[in-house]
Amino acid sequence: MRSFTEELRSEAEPIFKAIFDHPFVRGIAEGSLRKEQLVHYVKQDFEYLNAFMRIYGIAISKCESRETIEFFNEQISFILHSETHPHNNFCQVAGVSYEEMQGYPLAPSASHYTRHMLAVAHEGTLEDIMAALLPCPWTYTEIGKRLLEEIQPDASHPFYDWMHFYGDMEDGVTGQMRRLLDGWAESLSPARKKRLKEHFMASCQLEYLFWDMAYRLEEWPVNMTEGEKVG
Ligand SMILES: Cc1ncc(C[n+]2csc(CCO)c2C)c(N)n1
Repeated sequence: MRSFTEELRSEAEPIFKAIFDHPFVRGIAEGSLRKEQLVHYVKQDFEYLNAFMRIYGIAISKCESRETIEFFNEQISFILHSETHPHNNFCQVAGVSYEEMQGYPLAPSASHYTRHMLAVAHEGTLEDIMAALLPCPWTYTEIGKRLLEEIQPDASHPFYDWMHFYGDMEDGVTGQMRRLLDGWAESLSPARKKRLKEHFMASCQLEYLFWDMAYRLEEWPVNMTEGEKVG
């Protein structure tokens, strides 16, 4: 029988495909992204990852075993100390310093995505949270793997480090999250599983929108002076 997360992945196939074909992801493959697009992505992703760590913190507050606390704790360290590498890759190509990219307000789609995960985290249980977080590592590790297979980049490719960072993760965080979620899902009712699926699909759609936001340099519709900005 198919596991719960295999079922999720299969239903999300059209969204994964749209992400692989998105012009920002194709721009990583072709090394053709413009400086402003890389800058917008890093500014937004820096704040996205801050929100992600806070959500892991909320998840820790709902854990009943030390193993799951340890997992979330390791993932916070991973974001703090390792997930800076792909950002640095984008900054180097854009010719900007990473420090300058930090502290910006979230654009509409990034705001939507982080608030979706935060709402699920505050209102839901550990399994709700895991369903909403899983598309994040799952889409990135698949993008990385596909790009490595397709491009077989050498070290002169501008996004060599980015592709290897996500493409070499193998089973890693995605596998660990899937095993936890599949274990918990075994004792859930069909109605609860349906709810988890909704969280998962919303996050997949929002992954697509995040790439689109970066590609189109999405901003709030009315330009405001510093201090009045939302996000
Ligand atoms: C919009 C967006 N989605 C996914 C990732 C990738 N990512 C973020 S956290 C994490 C795992 C940490 O446990 C991974 C793989 C990103 N950087 N930005």
